[in-house]
Amino acid sequence: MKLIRGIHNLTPEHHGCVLTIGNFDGVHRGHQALLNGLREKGRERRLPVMVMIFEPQPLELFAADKAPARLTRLREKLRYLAQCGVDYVLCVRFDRRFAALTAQSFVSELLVKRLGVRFLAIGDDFRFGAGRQGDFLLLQKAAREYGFEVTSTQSFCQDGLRISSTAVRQALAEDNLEQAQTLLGRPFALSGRVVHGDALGRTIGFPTANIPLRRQVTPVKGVYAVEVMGLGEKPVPGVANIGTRPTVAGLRQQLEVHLLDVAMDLYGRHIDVVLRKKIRNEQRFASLDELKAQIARDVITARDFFGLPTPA
Ligand SMILES: Cc1cc2nc3c(=O)[nH]c(=O)nc-3n(C[C@H](O)[C@H](O)[C@H](O)COP(=O)(O)O)c2cc1C
Ligand SMILES: Nc1ncnc2c1ncn2[C@@H]1O[C@H](COP(=O)(O)OP(=O)(O)OP(=O)(O)O)[C@@H](O)[C@H]1O
Repeated sequence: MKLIRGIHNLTPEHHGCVLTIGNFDGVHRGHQALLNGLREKGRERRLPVMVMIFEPQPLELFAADKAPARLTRLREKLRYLAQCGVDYVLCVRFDRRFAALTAQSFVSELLVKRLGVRFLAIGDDFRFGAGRQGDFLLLQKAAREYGFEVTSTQSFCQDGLRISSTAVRQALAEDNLEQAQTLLGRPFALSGRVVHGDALGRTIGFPTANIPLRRQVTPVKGVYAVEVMGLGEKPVPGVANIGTRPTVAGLRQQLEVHLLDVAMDLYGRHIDVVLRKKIRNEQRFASLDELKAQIARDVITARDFFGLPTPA
C-alpha cells in the first residue's frame, strides 16, 4: 500500500481508481465490509483501490473540544487499511482552505481531474464540500455528467445496530471490551512509542513503559490486564494504567505498562497494547505506599486472569 501525503503529491500514475472517502477511525467491520466490496470492484475494473482520509479529522479542525477520542492513530489506521487490501491512501491535509472548497470543485477538480475516479462508494449520509453542501444526490448527478459510477454502501450491522466508530467508542466507554472487539473485528489496542518516564516506577518496585497518548486519549481509562504485541513472536502479559496518575500529580494522560515476569527495556520501541480485562478505575492514593500495595494487588488480579502462577 502506498501513502500519498497531500493532494500536491498526486501524479498522473494515480489517475484512475475505485475510491471511498471517510475518517475510517478504527477501521472497524463496517469499514472492512465496505473495503472488501471495493476491492472486488477494483479487481473487475483492473483499477487500484484508493481511500481518501483527512488529517486532522474534520471535527478536530472545526470543533477540537467536541472531537471524539481517536480509536486509531494515523500509523495504525494505515496499517489496518493495508491489511484490507487498499492500494493507495490519499491523506488530505484538512485545513480551512480545503474545507472551503465547494462541493462542485471537490468533485470536478479533485475526484475527476486529479483522481480520475471510475467508481465511488460512500455512505448515504456522506456530506462534503464547504458548508457540507455536497451529498449523494449531487454525486449521482456529477457521475452522469463526468461518466463515473457512484453507489451508496449498504449499512453493515451488528445485532440490528449500524457498526460505526461512534459505536466502538461507546462500547469502550462502557468498558465493554467484548463488544468493542466484535465491532472492530479484532481486540482493541492502544499503540505508541515508549518514552522515558520519571523512573518513579522503578523506585516503587513496578517498572513501567510509558507511552504518551496525545489524541488517542479517552476511549478508555483505568487499570487493565493487557497483552503487549510487537516484542517477539508471542504476546507478553502485563498490567497497565491509562490515566493522569493523580497520586504523583501527573499531568497528561498516558499509558503505562508493567510487564509480568519479563524485565526488558522497551525505550524507543513501538508497541501495541491489547486491553484484555478492566481491573479497576484509576484512583488518587494518600501515599505512594498505598499505591504500591494496590498495584501489587492489580498484578495478582492480572496474573489470575492470565492463569499465571503467583510467585511465592
Ligand atoms: C497497574 C498500575 C496501576 C496504577 N494505578 C494508579 C492509580 O490508581 N493512581 C495513580 O495515581 N497512579 C497509578 N499508577 C501509576 C503510578 O503512579 C506510576 O506507575 C508511577 O508513578 C511511576 O511513574 P513513572 O513510570 O513515570 O516513573 C498505576 C500504574 C500501574 C502500572
Ligand atoms: N457499518 C457500516 N456499513 C457500511 N458502510 C459503512 C459502515 N460504517 C461506515 N461506513 C462507510 O465507511 C466510510 C467511512 O466512514 P466514517 O469513518 O467516516 O464513518 P463511521 O465509521 O460511520 O464513523 P462515525 O461513527 O464517526 O460516523 C463511509 O463511506 C461510511 O458510509
